Amino acid sequence: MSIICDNISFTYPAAEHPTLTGISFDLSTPGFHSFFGPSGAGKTSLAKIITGDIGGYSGRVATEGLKHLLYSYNKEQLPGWSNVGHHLSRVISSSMSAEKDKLVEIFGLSDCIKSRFDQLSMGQQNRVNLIRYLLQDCDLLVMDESLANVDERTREKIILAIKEMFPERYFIYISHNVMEVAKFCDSILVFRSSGTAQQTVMIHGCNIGKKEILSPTALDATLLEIMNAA
Ligand SMILES: Nc1ncnc2c1ncn2[C@@H]1O[C@H](COP(=O)(O)OP(=O)(O)OP(=O)(O)O)[C@@H](O)[C@H]1O
Repeated sequence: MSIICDNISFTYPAAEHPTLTGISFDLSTPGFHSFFGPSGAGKTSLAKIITGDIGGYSGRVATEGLKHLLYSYNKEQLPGWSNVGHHLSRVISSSMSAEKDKLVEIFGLSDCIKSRFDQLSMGQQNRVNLIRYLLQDCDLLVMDESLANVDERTREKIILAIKEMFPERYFIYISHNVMEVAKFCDSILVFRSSGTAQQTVMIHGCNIGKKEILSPTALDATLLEIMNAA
């Protein structure tokens, strides 16, 4: 299983300038990978090209061995009229019920399971929405700022749990949190400031898992590499 992007360029219809220019990289191991960089740099656009939600680009995308590719993002709204528990039970297969309960607990949502979606905070809504996607049958899940508005400690707990529970799955984690990306991601595609000749640079992150000790030296080196690339 792998994700290969070869010389991807893309311009939105009617846009004056291209959003993506000659982007190439490959991901050949499952796990957490990241798109990182300035707002408006093209991270979402590239992720949607990979999942097939955007066409009309040039270059080649090959997602060998990956059948189901899903894009998820924060701010997605679920119906306000049903309670969160009922909604999750409706959209998640009953065979995944144990996993659903486990995620609800780890994600810190046990107290809101009987609330209506529109009564939740933004961070709670984002976590509910993420559970919905995590328990679909997929080989790649794009998490586009999916943990926005969630406090740092809970986010770390969630990322470590996802890595442990879905070791065979690819994740593309789009985030503006440099520390999180450096700590938890394997490959980090850094989008550079506009005007640089090469739009992206690939960097290896520390990719720590549960119970792994993070070396401060390795983290500093990764952070430095990201900053130098950006
Ligand atoms: N549907 C669209 N039509 C035209 N231009 C678009 C469209 N969607 C995005 N763009 C433009 O493409 C560029 C890249 O947008 P994109 O959402 O991919 O960036 P991003 O790196 O994900 O940004 P952010 O970190 O703010 O989410 C931006 O300049 C944006 O205005």
